[in-house]
Amino acid sequence: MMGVALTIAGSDSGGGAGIQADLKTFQELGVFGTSALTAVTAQNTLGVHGVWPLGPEAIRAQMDAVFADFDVAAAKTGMLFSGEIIGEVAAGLAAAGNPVLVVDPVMIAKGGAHLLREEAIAAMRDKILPVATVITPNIPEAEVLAGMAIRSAQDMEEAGRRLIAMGAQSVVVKGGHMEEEKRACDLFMDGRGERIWLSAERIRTKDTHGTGCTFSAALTAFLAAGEPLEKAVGGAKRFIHAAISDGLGLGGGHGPTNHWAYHRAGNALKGEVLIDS
Ligand SMILES: Nc1ncnc2c1ncn2[C@@H]1O[C@H](COP(=O)(O)OP(=O)(O)OP(=O)(O)O)[C@@H](O)[C@H]1O
Ligand SMILES: Cc1ncc(COP(=O)(O)O)c(N)n1
Repeated sequence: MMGVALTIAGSDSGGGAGIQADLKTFQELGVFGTSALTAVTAQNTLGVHGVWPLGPEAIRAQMDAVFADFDVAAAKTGMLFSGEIIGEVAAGLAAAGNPVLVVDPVMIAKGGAHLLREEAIAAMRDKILPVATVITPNIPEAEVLAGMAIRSAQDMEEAGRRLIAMGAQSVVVKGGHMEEEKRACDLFMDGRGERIWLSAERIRTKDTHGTGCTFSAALTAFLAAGEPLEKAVGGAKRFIHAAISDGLGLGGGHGPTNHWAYHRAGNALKGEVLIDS
């Protein structure tokens, strides 16, 4: 039977990030996508022009409806916006028996708009992190959650260790923001001492809107399809690398990535991404 995945995230009217990126990615990877919308954003490649969070009741009703009728093999969270929403989402996940969960701790959009309020950071740490199968912070998000500066591979490892000590089962610290590095390197770690570096050539492009959402959605899809975590993180890195490499040139700002590039590239992708344990 086809795997079912759920995304609990915000809507990006520009289609490159948020719920839209997640559902496109689920579809490309052959899993059935369901969604619980947390907020509506008026957004395009130039920036976020407005944010309207949904009431916690509406968010919970969507989650309950999906969980009551589908066997959700894996879920992910994206934009959660407030402490109140985080509390409701955590309660909804617990009521569903805490499914396999990918947490993309979305905080700030590329143009600087806050997609998570300051007051919600403690709730993210206390209520969502402990139920994460895997958490996928970028460098600034890992710095905030782990409470340290990250300037090197060793710092990425230390931040990963701290996030696991705080209750996440595993973590991918994404190195996309280490712009001085020649390669885009991400570090996967789990609580049993497994450590995998995922590395790919850094593409020179401004079209990186939604890279974090797309990476975490691909990871969720591979998990929903039954892949073990260690293989799923490699698959997600290949998916996002193909999507960034084969840009679409849409919009006047930070354009979206190409969600169907992975499919189109097929076997040509082998070797583009290095996976080192
Ligand atoms: N220029 C690039 N070339 C190749 N890979 C990249 C590039 N930028 C980001 N990546 C990869 O994309 C994935 C997402 O990483 P990133 O650190 O950009 O996440 P993010 O900050 O959450 O996304 P966003 O910047 O869209 O908010 C990671 O696998 C990262 O290594
Ligand atoms: C609704 C919504 N959710 C998330 C992001 C962050 O996107 P990313 O970090 O992948 O660029 C975004 N810009 N909009």
